Amino acid sequence: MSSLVGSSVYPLNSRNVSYLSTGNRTSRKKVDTSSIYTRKFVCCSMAPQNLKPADEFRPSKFNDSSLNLFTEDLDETDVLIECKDVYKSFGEKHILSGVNFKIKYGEAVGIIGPSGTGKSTILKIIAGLLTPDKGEVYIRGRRRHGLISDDDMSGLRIGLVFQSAALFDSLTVRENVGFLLYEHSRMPRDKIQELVAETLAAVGLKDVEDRMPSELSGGMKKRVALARSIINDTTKTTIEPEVLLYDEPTAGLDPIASTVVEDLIRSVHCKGNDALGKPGKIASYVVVTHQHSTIRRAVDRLVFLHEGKVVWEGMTHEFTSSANPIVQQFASGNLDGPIRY
Ligand SMILES: Nc1ncnc2c1ncn2[C@@H]1O[C@H](COP(=O)(O)OP(=O)(O)OP(=O)(O)O)[C@@H](O)[C@H]1O
Repeated sequence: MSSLVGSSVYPLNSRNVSYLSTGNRTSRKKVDTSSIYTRKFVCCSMAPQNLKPADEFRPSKFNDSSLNLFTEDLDETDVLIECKDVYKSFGEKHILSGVNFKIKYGEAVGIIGPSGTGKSTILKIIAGLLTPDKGEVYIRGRRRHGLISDDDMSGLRIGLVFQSAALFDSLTVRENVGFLLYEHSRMPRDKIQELVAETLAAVGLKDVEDRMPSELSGGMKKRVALARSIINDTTKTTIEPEVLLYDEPTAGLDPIASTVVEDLIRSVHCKGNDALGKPGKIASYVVVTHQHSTIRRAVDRLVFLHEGKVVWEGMTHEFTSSANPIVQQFASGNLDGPIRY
């Protein structure tokens, strides 16, 4: 699927057209959202009701390096997302056949596995873009029913960062990054403008607010899209934990550009520091990737999907030394082994 330049999943209207009024233009802009139509369903960008403040929710045991230890006896209150026996078919094609895994608060998890094994599909199910045929997805312990809509908040902000930038071509960088806030918050325009500049600075961009996407390099577009994913309504009294789902963020990038993106992913995580030196705001993230550099650099724990099931889970450093023949074959790229193409 697309590159880091993704964008969070927006609470768009059910039409394919949205109108953006930024207050600093003489007319409202008509934005064709059909190219990102799936985002209208996802939405976890509006603050859900009855949320605990993030600090109250944050498990104290995860304030240190124990974050990197995944154990079966984890405290269930630490779990942000759980996939329980998830099945998904497309027509006659059975893609997911009982997927089980949990994502804890503070985790940086990679989903890996052979092509066509359903990695992007499970990401879309978590994001609410697809519904499972069978099985359940729990978000902070609450079962998700169907697709997410603006009225069915999950209690957790979830953003899906598409592989492609998916920026609105007809909007400036400022309007792209502030889109959600212009559309769905009561924040004053000047405050949004300030927040957009601050969020862009957090991903290492300055003085680009008035540019159009066509005036940006590929790497800059990725940063703008990431800024759009992490911008938050600061007037809300509750700050909910946020999860970002990245679908192949480094696909098609050269090794150095990949490193930049991998570091950016780390920098906006709560355990990292953004370009302004402030702690990142993303509680947990999941990266679907094929890239070895991304596996090594951007995630701490891996979930290996094969033939519709999780066949291995472990820490990143355990990946290359695993005795599991499926993992061994995948790590070495060997043609011989249980994975057949
Ligand atoms: N909406 C859809 N309709 C029909 N088939 C689909 C749909 N989405 C995915 N598939 C099929 O499901 C299978 C799994 O797709 P998915 O993109 O989840 O795999 P993946 O593991 O992410 O693959 P890759 O690593 O190659 O990106 C593929 O065979 C794909 O063609």
